Amino acid sequence: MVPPARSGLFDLASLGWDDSFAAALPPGAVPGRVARVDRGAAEVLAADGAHQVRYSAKVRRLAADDPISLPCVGDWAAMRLIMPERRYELEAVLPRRTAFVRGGVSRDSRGGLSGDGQGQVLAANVDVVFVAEPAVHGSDPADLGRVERLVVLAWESGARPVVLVTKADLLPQGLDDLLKDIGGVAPGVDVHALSSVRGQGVDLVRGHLSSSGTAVVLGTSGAGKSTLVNALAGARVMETQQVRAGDGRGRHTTVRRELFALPGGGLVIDTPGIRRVGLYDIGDGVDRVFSDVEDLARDCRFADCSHGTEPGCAVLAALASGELPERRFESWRKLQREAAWMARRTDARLREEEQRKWKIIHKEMRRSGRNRP
Ligand SMILES: Nc1nc2c(ncn2[C@@H]2O[C@H](COP(=O)(O)OP(=O)(O)OP(=O)(O)O)[C@@H](O)[C@H]2O)c(=O)[nH]1
Ligand SMILES: [Zn+2]
Repeated sequence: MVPPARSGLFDLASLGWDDSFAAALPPGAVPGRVARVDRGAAEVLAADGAHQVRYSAKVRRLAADDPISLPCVGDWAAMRLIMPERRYELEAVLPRRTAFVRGGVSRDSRGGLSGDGQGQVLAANVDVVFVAEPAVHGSDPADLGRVERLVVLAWESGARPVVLVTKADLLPQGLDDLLKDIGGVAPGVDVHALSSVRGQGVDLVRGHLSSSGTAVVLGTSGAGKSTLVNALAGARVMETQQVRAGDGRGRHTTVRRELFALPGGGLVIDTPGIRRVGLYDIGDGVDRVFSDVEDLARDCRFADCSHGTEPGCAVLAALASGELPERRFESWRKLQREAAWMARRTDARLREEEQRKWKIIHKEMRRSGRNRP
């Protein structure tokens, strides 16, 4: 009765399925995890194999109003068998536990995600975010601002960040200081040194990923993300830069799953979108990453202190005493400005959307008024 599977069977639990997802499954529906999406269809891994499934009319209708409702990699999908074709259709996306969202989206009062018609979900139900920052990047040192930024994004997705200082073998001296500095810019976050080429730290990384947990690796190009994933997988599941440079072909010429299981347990999501994530969608995660600066700011004499020239400014005092590094102060200001800009942009879009709705309603009212006998 079931459609032919394109590959072997899948154990739902090791794909991350659990009781709370099960409780959200509509009666009679078949669960599966989205491993890749392509315009209007998804590859879904289910107990009876991998299936290429199209979206139901309802899913498409919802998405027209709100793109963030569209299925994305990592989603748990409810599928229904369509007769007589005997193929599955994707009928609903189960509520997401965490989500990486690009573009003007905020959490609503119920803690859910609400879009403003422009958002796009890059990955869903991610448990752990590995922030990869190279100890040495070409001729540049590690970039603390970049770490801050990616940790903010990780917190905002709802997942737990872990910072990995990659290519630790390239920095024989000063590694401990770097780890300390990074600990300072990411309070409450585990920081580990890693050398994928030497196989150092890889087990620690594995330890952060439970047997059914889902991870993404964020980091600048060349940070060693693919090398890490290959080390975790114990096989070349991702092309590293050298391989790409060697064959001279484009990066994403082959169609491949964007969610895959590691042999030792756990899953990794890797998509072009997730690889590019970084410079937008900064919001309340800023407070968490800069909790030390926020604490200082609470001690300013004026509640609305701009930390510019005001008397009794605790932030300026900490800067002067060296307690607060200049660099950290600057990146706090920068990310705050961005968060404020994002908020304004979202507000403007919501206002526009509201106006558009009312225009339609008024037009409807006028029309029905005219048509009344
Ligand atoms: N010395 C050293 N080199 C490493 C390590 N990990 C990765 N590299 C090298 O760094 C280069 C980039 O590694 P990738 O894994 O392709 O980096 P990436 O983050 O996936 O890069 P993009 O695909 O561009 O995002 C490759 O030449 C790797 O061999 C490490 O632990 N130590
Ligand atoms: Zn102040």
